Amino acid sequence: MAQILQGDLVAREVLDSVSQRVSRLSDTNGVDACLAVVLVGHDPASEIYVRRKQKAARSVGIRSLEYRLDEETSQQGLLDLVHKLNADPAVHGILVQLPLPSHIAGDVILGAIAPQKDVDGFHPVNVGRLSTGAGGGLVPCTPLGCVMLLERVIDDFRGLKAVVIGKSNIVGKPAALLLLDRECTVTVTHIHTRGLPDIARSADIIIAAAGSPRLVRGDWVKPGAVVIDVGINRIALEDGTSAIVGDVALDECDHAAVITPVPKGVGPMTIACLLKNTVHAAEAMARAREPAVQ
Ligand SMILES: Nc1nc(=O)c2c([nH]1)NC[C@@H]1CN(c3ccc(C(=O)N[C@@H](CCC(=O)O)C(=O)O)cc3)C=[N+]21
Repeated sequence: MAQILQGDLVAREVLDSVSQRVSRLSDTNGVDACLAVVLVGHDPASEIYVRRKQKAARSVGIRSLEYRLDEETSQQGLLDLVHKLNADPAVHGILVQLPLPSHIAGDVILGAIAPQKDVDGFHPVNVGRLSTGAGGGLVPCTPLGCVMLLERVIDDFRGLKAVVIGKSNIVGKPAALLLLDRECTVTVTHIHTRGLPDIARSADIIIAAAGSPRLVRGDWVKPGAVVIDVGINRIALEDGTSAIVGDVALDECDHAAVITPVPKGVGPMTIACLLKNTVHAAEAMARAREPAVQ
């Protein structure tokens, strides 16, 4: 039987450590870590995620501000809010929930967020730091969560073959960079990749982030591989209800060494890493303000 790696349990540990850092920052520097979450429109999935983020923020003592703008908000209106949050010294992290309505250019908005407050790690400066290995940047939450899960079960990444399925800026690309940084041999693939099952079968590590329900079948997985399932797909069932399934057919993967479930896998780690990034940003800002205080 494959070990089921419960992301929700690991996330709890990450949150405990975040909580301690939040308290320390408050006690020693008088700084209350604060995350601003911006939601444009009323996408039901986004509403659920934003609520989860805020609940988790509260649970670790991070103040969370919510800004809801209606669907028709102009790009300039959203930019004005981002600029206001950039300038507010009480705000340490800014998250603009994606996807944005089609009349707003996401790259313009993400590029307007102050890099030191960019807790999603999507600003070009943070993307650049990750890709050059410069360090010191904020790292996107989902790939960071994936690697933290991998680190629970893999001691030495050097030379391992990692296959990333999915090439998004949010997951696939940064996940590939993080694994490359750990000296894995990384293959980035996507739904148009030819011979994908064979490529997947060669992997010691699979990161499935294609957004395609049960894309990765049991015979794509090498015995003893470690499989991280990033997919969250809502599918309709025959009885008229719906269910959440991942990008991996978990029930076919008994021969894997380790596999993450959906739900309670990568999702909770994403939120934990968002709050970890927020306290990190708050600590860095406190240090910059009071260089003598550690
Ligand atoms: N700027 C921005 N940053 C994001 O990080 C971001 C975003 N936009 N837009 C949407 C995606 C999606 N995302 C998730 C976060 C938590 C769960 C999560 O906690 N999922 C639970 C519940 C799943 C369920 O039941 O729906 C689980 O997997 O156990 C899932 C998905 C963050 N995203």
